[in-house]
Amino acid sequence: MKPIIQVENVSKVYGNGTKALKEVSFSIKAGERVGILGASGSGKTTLFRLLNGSLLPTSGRVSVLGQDLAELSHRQLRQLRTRISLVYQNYNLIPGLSVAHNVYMGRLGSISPWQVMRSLGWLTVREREEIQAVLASVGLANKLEVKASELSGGQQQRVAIARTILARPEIILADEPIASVDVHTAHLLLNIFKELNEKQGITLVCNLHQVDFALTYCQRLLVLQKGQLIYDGPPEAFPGPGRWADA
Ligand SMILES: Nc1ncnc2c1ncn2[C@@H]1O[C@H](COP(=O)(O)OP(=O)(O)OP(=O)(O)O)[C@@H](O)[C@H]1O
Repeated sequence: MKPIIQVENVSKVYGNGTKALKEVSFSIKAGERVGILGASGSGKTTLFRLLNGSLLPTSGRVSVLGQDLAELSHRQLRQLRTRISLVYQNYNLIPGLSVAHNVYMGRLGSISPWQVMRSLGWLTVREREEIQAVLASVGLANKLEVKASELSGGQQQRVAIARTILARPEIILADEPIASVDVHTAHLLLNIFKELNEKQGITLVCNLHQVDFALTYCQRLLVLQKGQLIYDGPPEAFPGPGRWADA
């Protein structure tokens, strides 16, 4: 099977000379559930931004869904992003909009500008039913009309995941999605991701700080240390955080 994500000899040097990634290579197959681990400053966010095309490598190649990201026009990149969903630590919701409208934003990119304008006024019965169903799947069935700003952090992250589900992506890229929530909510969120991966076959690539969660929820770990990939393998064989925690 062809890889869905391929990173070949990728290095990233920022304008101030910081070498954030050094000759990193790996490939991910469709349906994998991968955790990226590493201490603060090891290059996780840089790698996340390279995978979503918001940053280009200084050298090397990043291909997602068979396309070299450096060769895409803005329009082609926008099109490719309709097949990828991004989940961030800070949820990226529109606070003044209802939960229903925030979830509907998952459709942006795959609907016409007219539909976007119309949906900001009202949602059709069918759209509301779809949104209701995805909200139910993340345990927020009764929050349709509530403003996003009135929810707790964990609830906002669940809305962000519901938005992701509605977008029906092939890949979910999540950057520290549990960084701002308590332990109970972290388990709840990672279980939702696990189910999406197992039941819908969505490829999941998740930046995580916490080793315990990565060991529990990921099938494969990529561990970064000072910009280098020092481990790529199953959680069972992971030698432990001692190797990178003080990096
Ligand atoms: N825009 C930038 N300009 C210059 N240096 C940067 C920039 N972004 C990140 N860096 C540096 O690149 C290195 C990797 O940073 P990155 O944010 O990728 O690490 P991280 O593993 O995500 O860290 P954290 O877990 O703290 O978010 C760090 O030394 C950081 O200071």
